Formats: sequence, C-alpha cells, structure tokens
Amino acid sequence: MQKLVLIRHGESVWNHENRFTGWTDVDLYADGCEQAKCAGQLLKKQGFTFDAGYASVLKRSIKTLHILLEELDHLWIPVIKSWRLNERFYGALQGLNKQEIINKYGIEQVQKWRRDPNEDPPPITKEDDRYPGHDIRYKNLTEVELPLTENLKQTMDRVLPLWNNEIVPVLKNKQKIIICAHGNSLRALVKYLDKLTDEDVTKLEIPTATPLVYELDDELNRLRHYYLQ
Ligand SMILES: O=C(O)[C@H](O)COP(=O)(O)O
Repeated sequence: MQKLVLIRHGESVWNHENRFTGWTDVDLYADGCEQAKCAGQLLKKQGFTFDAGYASVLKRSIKTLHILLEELDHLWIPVIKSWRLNERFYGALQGLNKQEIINKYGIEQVQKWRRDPNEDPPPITKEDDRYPGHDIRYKNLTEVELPLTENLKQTMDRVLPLWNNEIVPVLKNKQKIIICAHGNSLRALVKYLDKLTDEDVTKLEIPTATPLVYELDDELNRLRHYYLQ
C-alpha cells in the first residue's frame, strides 16, 4: 500500500476578494500562509515524509508547497513545477468578482461556468493581456496548449499527461509524493482517480490547504481516501 497526498494551495488574495483567478498569478493571502503552515504541521505530526513534490507554475501553489515542506524540514526534496497543474483557465471571467458576475448573469449560469465539466467560461482573445501567450513562463507551450478558456474536461486533458507520463512511473517506483495544485486541477485529477461521473464532479468541492490522502494498491487503484484533520 502506498500513500499519495493531494493538497490545494492556501487561501489566495483573490480567494479572499472573491474574484475568479484561473491562471492569474495571485499571491497567498496572510491566512493562506498560515493554512499552509498548519497543513505541514499536521503532516509532520502524522509522520508523513516525501521523496518529491509537484506544484503548478503559479506562486500560490509553489509557496504553499514550500511553506509546508519547510514545516516538515523537507525543503531539500526535488519539486517539479508544471503548467499542467495550473488552475483551470477561467477565460474572460479572470479578475472579475464572483458576486458581481452572479448579479449580472444569475446564479444558474455562474454555477454552470464554475461546476459543469462541459461548460466553457466566456473566452478571451489573443490580444487580451491575460492571454498566456504573452507570459514568458509559457514560451514552450504550443498554440493549441495556450488556452483562451477551459472547461473542466479540457483541464483534465492537460493534467492527465503529467499524471500518466511522469507521476505514475514515480509512484510505481515506490516514491512518496505530494501534489500541491488548485481547486479545479485537483477536481480534474480526483474525477479521474475516483472515476466520478460528470454529475458527481459538479458536487465536488476541494477545501484550501487540507491534505487529501490517497491509499493506493500496487496498480495504483484507490483503496481509500480521506482528509487529514
Ligand atoms: O480560479 C479560481 O477562481 C479559484 O481558484 C477556483 O474557483 P471556483 O471555485 O470558482 O472554481
């Protein structure tokens, strides 16, 4: 039996301000740093150790992992950063206040944008400052990989190559890993690992900075999973 830990970043400044974030590189809010510290202490208390960590290329994920590993005295382990773990690209909603968008379009439409796995948020154009093609960190991505918007299925399609090609071999090699990512990139991964239907995943919410432990068999089938409390 092998354990894998998934964790969403701590509360960010835009989580706090209730704004759609997506690929916007927003920092952790002070509370978010504290949450990351607590998650690290919890993992330490329960005897967790890791051989490697995975994060997105967004600072709220990278910093959460760093703070947590510091608590574990594990800053020395390799940390692999991948755009594939980024939050779902929220298109033209990025930066907007969630309540204002609800007031404008109604709760039903906003809930669809947020939770229906097939619903695309309104797209941006390539001229938009928010287009990832303008950001140096994405210079090696192909045009097809650079999103204008993303639904959860598309997020899953770009998370899974990292899972299958890089993370699975590491897990099969009995390495203990922690993946620090985002609400929707983790929902995509959990949908895959738990074989959730489209209907099931609409109800799935992943809390910030709470370690989600998967116990896996040798074939990496899920035996059970639980949040560390
Ligand atoms: O990108 C965001 O705004 C959040 O991280 C996730 O938001 P959601 O819960 O609205 O999908």
